[in-house]
Amino acid sequence: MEKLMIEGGHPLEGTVQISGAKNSAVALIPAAILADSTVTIDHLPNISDVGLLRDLLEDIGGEASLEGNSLIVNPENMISMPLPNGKVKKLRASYYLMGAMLGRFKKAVIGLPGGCNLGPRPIDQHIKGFQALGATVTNEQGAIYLRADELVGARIYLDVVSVGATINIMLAAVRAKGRTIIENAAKEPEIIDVATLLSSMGARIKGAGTDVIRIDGVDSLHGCRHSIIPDRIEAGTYMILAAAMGNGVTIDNVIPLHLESLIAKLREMGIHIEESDDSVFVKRDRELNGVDVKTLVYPGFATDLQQPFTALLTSTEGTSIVTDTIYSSRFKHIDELRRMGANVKVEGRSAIINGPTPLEGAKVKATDLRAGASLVVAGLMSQGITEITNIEHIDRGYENLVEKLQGLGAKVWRENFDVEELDEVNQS
Ligand SMILES: CC(=O)N[C@H]1[C@@H](OP(=O)(O)OP(=O)(O)OC[C@H]2O[C@@H](n3ccc(=O)[nH]c3=O)[C@H](O)[C@@H]2O)O[C@H](CO)[C@@H](O)[C@@H]1O
Ligand SMILES: C=C(OP(=O)(O)O)C(=O)O
Repeated sequence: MEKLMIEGGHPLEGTVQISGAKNSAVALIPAAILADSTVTIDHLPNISDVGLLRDLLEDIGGEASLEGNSLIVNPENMISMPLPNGKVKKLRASYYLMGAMLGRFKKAVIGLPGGCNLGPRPIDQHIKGFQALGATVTNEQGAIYLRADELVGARIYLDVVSVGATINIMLAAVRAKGRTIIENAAKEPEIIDVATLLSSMGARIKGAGTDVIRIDGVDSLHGCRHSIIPDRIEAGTYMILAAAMGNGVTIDNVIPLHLESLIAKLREMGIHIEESDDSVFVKRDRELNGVDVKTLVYPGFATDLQQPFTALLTSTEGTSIVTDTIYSSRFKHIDELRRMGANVKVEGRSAIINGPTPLEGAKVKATDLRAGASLVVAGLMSQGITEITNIEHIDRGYENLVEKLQGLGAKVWRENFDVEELDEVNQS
């Protein structure tokens, strides 16, 4: 088992390259199931969620080989093998196997997904969509059983704006008979990315990126080649790190438009930012003032950046209030930040941060992916050594985190440790 070690207090400087987007990759890989020939996905991030999905495609008879950072999926021999347990429980995005396998085989058995524990994360809107397309859906002992004689396009209004449900319904609908209309759809850039891949495979989709998506079903989809968009959450995390400790950091291979809400907030705090076509330069050159932030669906402030942003706010002057309107309890990082000296309290869906507080290195645990990112921000700002355990969460979403941070001048490394030490951290 490994932990992440950080010696804080060293400024960051230089350029960091951003990887392909996790939340696109984890939908694009299952989408390849829908094709009848080879799909090549370029700019694949080397993260554990991607590895799990690759294995899952092989578990159902596909071939999924890597050439550099390209994934080559041959879906020809795939079958609708039940996947009730095991790897599907280790990530959230295994739910996309439901839509993709239903779309291709008209049947699937998939265990309920895992992913970050952020409070209740129901999938009722995904199921409502599958049912509207004509599938029978039952939940038997923690696995979802889906079956349809045929899938027929329908008009589906999402009661909650959901990234997962929007993509999953697209996956199931592209090979359905007739037209599907998804209303109140999510508008995240990853949805456009998935629609772009599906369109390259021959699907007929209009409106991705708006709140009404129209899909005209086709009988078959063919192979194609697709390059994943840059990860706006990874990019945002490095921007926050640069705002925390940066003498001048260029975050390269980004789409600045995808980061407008973060850029606006950082500027409001007093951070110097220069945008160009595919990079942003971030520099902290003065004292920062606190700001209030509310997470919202895209293009609002991303909930996935809320946790690292909260860590940054401990270094700013005054009281800041961070409200998460997407998840009811995405605040597990707060206890850990407090161990490091932060003055933060949680009230309902808000964290109230009083700053600036100097942080001290401590033994802390990454309770989920972005909680881990938040502790990395805090660790780099701290005096002394921070030890972060449970870093398997961080490995779900950040490619080569240690190497990228070292490239910016951070003193960060991984160390082996034993299970007794983990028990100690979990009990403290
Ligand atoms: C793999 C992936 O892409 N994960 C992202 C995706 O998660 P995910 O797709 O799970 O998030 P959703 O957009 O579906 O969830 C948004 C909100 O809607 C609720 N909801 C969702 C579906 C449903 O059927 N019923 C329901 O009530 C959720 O509990 C949550 O409160 O979008 C989230 C919101 O941007 C991000 O935090 C995650 O990083
Ligand atoms: C919540 C996240 O991921 P997932 O939905 O995969 O758990 C995230 O990427 O911040």
